[in-house]
Amino acid sequence: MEDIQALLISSAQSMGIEINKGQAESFQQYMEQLLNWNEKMNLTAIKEPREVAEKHFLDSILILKYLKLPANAKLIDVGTGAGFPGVPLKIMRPELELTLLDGLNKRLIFLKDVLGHLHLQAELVHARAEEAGRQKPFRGKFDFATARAVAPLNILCEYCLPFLKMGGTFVAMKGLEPEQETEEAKKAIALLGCELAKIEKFTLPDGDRRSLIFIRRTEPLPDLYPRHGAKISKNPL
Ligand SMILES: C[S@@+](CC[C@H](N)C(=O)[O-])C[C@H]1O[C@@H](n2cnc3c(N)ncnc32)[C@H](O)[C@@H]1O
Repeated sequence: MEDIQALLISSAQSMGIEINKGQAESFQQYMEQLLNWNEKMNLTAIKEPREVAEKHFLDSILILKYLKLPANAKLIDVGTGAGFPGVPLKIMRPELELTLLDGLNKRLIFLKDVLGHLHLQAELVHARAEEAGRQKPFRGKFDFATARAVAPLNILCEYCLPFLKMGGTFVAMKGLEPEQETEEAKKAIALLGCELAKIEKFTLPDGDRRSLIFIRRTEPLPDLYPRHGAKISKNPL
């Protein structure tokens, strides 16, 4: 079997990220659990270890190349699914105060098991993002929010931006051409008291092209938002 730890260490290094031996071991354990649980529960369509390493783990941690995460930063991963990008970020930065949120409880049951095995702590929240975004413990409480493969950006902004403190940053992980989605989300970003900070693009070692859209809170969030779920998707801002 391919040495996944060595592969991960070298492909991360080629992208400018250092993974130490302990972190590589954690990634290997995470992968084994993911693939075992995936036989009983639909967690990921990616089943080859090399692809899990690159398309899930490496993709998730590449955020660190473009974003300084101060010690004890509070980060919420919205629609985390099987833990991406939140759990790989926690493996790389154990001091991160991580919240993993998903509307599907079975994903959180998997994540509880993974975090236990990896001796990592995170808050697990079973809720729709737009509901949690109206609740006191979550609204305006985070330095960072992340989301990958959850919704188009105009909808995603109403899910994720309510979690940000003033000055906080949302990182939306997107595909090859984020420009049109970003254009369509401009109104939502402004109405939610935020502004587009930057877009970064990179190519994974297997040739997949990805982008990161950074959006920062510059104004308070109006009371009106987030609206209820059906309104958000039927009538995006
Ligand atoms: C395609 S999966 C992506 C999971 C993970 N972020 C990844 O990149 O592999 C989308 C996830 O978002 C969750 N989700 C979608 N809309 C949501 C919402 N409004 N609130 C909370 N979770 C949501 C789904 O339950 C699912 O687990």
